[in-house]
Amino acid sequence: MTEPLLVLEGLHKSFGALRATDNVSLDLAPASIHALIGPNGAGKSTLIAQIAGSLKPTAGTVRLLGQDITALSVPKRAQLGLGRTFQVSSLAMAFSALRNVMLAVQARQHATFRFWHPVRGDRSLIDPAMAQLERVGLAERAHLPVTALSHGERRQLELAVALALEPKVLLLDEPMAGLGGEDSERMTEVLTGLRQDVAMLLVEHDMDAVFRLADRISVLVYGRVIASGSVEDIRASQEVRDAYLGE
Ligand SMILES: Nc1ncnc2c1ncn2[C@@H]1O[C@H](COP(=O)(O)OP(=O)(O)OP(=O)(O)O)[C@@H](O)[C@H]1O
Repeated sequence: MTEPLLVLEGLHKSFGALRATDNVSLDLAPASIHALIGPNGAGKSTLIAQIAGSLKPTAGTVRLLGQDITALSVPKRAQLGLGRTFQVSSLAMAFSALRNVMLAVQARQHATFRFWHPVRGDRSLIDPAMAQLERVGLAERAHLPVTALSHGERRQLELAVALALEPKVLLLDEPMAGLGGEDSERMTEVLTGLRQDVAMLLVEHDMDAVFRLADRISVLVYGRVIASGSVEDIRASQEVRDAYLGE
């Protein structure tokens, strides 16, 4: 059996009396998408923050590629292959799409941070940055400033920026949020294409996208995983319907 890339074991996070994460164990297999669904306030963002390292669990462990990373910093986790995208845009708006990805490539290469220095001529940044833009379907928009991109294209660009750090595991926090039908269709296609190279833990409210993308789904309610299984298992589960799907 292939080893999972990411393993959560008995994760707990309390805020005072509130158990935002309650004994969560789950794993992410290579070349797969594991979706995390649940009602507002179920603890999805809290869980993602503990995996990414911005929030310290009260108890439990997070393992990445076999290594216990529970006590490691956010940058150290990123170096080891953990990537993430954010709900709130973190793009440099005045720069071109290409320049945004080049900055991420540069960070990955541990070069001196030449933020204000023109890097336009540097092929060692341009080529890998263009490759990431191609992966997300934005190559033809590379030279436009972020302000000229549609909301959907900005989400694709955020993904390219995350990919420039060459993650093995990607945490996606609501990649479909605010996207219309056509844009969310495009994002679904992009994520499908990435799956072979980057395993993804996907937090998403758009159930059509979840059902199309996920190899596995875990349902979080009041911080607890109440069900975990294939799309078919989750669709068929009465407990999930009662707690979340509202059917
Ligand atoms: N820093 C904090 N201090 C206190 N309580 C918090 C903190 N962060 C989150 N919570 C609480 O923890 C619970 C889980 O919140 P969380 O944001 O993780 O849920 P979520 O599933 O991501 O919700 P949504 O789908 O609305 O984004 C909520 O009851 C929230 O109020």
